[in-house]
Amino acid sequence: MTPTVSASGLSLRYGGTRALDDVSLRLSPGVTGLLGPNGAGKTTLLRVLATSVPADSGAFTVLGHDPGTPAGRQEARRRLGYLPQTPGFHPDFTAFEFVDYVAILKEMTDRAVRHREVRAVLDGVDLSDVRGKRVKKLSGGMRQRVALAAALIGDPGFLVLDEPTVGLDPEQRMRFRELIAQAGEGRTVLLSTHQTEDVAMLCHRVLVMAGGRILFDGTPAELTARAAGRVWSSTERDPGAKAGWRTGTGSFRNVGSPPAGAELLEPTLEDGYLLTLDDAEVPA
Ligand SMILES: Nc1ncnc2c1ncn2[C@@H]1O[C@H](COP(=O)(O)OP(=O)(O)OP(=O)(O)O)[C@@H](O)[C@H]1O
Repeated sequence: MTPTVSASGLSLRYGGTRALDDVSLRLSPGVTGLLGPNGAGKTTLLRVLATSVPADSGAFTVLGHDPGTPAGRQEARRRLGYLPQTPGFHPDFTAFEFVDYVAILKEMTDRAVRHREVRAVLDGVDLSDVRGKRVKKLSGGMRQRVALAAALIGDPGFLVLDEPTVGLDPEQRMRFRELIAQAGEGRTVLLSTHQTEDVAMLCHRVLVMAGGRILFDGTPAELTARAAGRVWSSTERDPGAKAGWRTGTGSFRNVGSPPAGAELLEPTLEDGYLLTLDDAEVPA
């Protein structure tokens, strides 16, 4: 499949910190998850791809446009939606006013057309009933949906979501997952998250980052398979395990290198993720 977003050799330093170190990737329609420990470089990568900060070196294209040139940057920006880690809401704006403001920034000049679209995106994230409420009065889950609506304005082909489910309760997270899955139909979505379940349930592909580099690029099933034969059960904590804990059933679940004859357990995507970091000697 032809990639919709393609990057090669992206590097970016903040003083002595190498936040991005020679990152190359190719994204296609559907939801791609981006996992990595704190400080891995996920937000930096998303900011670069959302054209919010320039990389020191490397290049990328968004739906055929090169943000390295002023004209290409403008075209790329018209085609992307970005939900940053901390959306900059003006607290006194209503949900409608905030999304409308983003629509104005996206150069939607015809007021009637713009207002129609603002109502449609708010409707799409189930916020029609509260569109006149001030953002500061909304719950955390509703605020995140306002931010998603703002990212979806103008029907962007590339959607960048930075930890959108953080701080949401399980019910809100489930609802948000539904919306992300819908957004990923026919659209390229890059989703940064610490929730391995989000990746297992939503993504057709997953990238694991640490120290500014991509350590893994494949399907969620391939990431899970990295832990095959490396998760086992025992009655006591196995001293050879990288991690081990007593489960609700009373037996220990160990992750690492099992002893001969160990009772192997089905691995999860989280096991595959943690072992990928461990194999690369990155603290999780
Ligand atoms: N504006 C900045 N100035 C200086 N250093 C920065 C800046 N932004 C990020 N960094 C550093 O760059 C590295 C990558 O940070 P980044 O925020 O991209 O990681 P992350 O994977 O998104 O982390 P988290 O999961 O905690 O959000 C970190 O070491 C961070 O401290």
